[in-house]
Amino acid sequence: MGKAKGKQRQDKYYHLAKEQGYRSRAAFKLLQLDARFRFLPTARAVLDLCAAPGGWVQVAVNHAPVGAFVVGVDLVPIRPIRGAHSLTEDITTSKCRSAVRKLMDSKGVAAFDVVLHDGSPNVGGAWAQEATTQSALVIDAVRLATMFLAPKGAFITKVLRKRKIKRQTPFYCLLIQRSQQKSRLQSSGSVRICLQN
Ligand SMILES: C[S@@+](CC[C@H](N)C(=O)[O-])C[C@H]1O[C@@H](n2cnc3c(N)ncnc32)[C@H](O)[C@@H]1O
Repeated sequence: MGKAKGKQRQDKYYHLAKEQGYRSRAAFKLLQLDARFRFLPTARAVLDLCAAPGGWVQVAVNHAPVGAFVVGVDLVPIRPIRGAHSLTEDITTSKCRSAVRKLMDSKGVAAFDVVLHDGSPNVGGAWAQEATTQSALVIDAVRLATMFLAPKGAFITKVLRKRKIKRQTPFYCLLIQRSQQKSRLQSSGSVRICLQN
C-alpha cells in the first residue's frame, strides 16, 4: 500500500499544522517527543538532519532557549526560518560534515546538545527498498551525531518498523551520549510516536 496522498493526508495533524503555522504535520511528532523527554528547553545548539520543509526546525526554534543555534540540513533548500540556519547538503557526504563544521566554527559552537533526524528517502515504491534506504540514512545520521553531539547530548532518530498490514510506521528512539566516553552513544529509551486522529 502506498503513502496516503492529497486529501487522505489531511488528517487532524495536517489541519493543526496549518492552523499553528507549522510547515509539516511532522512538527507534532517532535512536540510529543519533547513533551516526554524535555531535551529542547536546555538545548543551546540543535542540528536537524533531513529537515525540509522545516517543521522540526520551527519547533526547535520555538522550544529551545532564545538565541539557540539551530541548523537544518536537507537535500532540498529549506525556506528561511527566523532564528535558524539552513544548509542544502546530502547528509551522507563528507561535504556535508565540512559545511556543518564550518558553520559551527563561524559561530564559535563546539558541539550540538541535540541532533535530530527525521530522514526519509526521496523515493516512492517498494516498502523494503524504502526501509533499507531509510536505515542507511539512520547510520549516516548516527555518524554525524557521534561527531557533533555534546557529552550528555540527545540524539533522536526515526526508524521505520513494519506493521502487520505492511505499511511503515515511524518509530522514534532517543539516544543519549555518554559523558565519560564521548565517542559512544548509549540508548536511554525509545518511544513510538503515531499521529492519530
Ligand atoms: C519526512 S521529511 C522531514 C520532515 C521534517 N522533519 C519536518 O518536520 O519538516 C524527510 C526529508 O529527508 C530528506 N532527505 C532524504 N535523504 C536525504 C539526504 N541524503 N540528505 C539530506 N536530506 C535527505 C528529504 O529531502 C526530506 O525533506
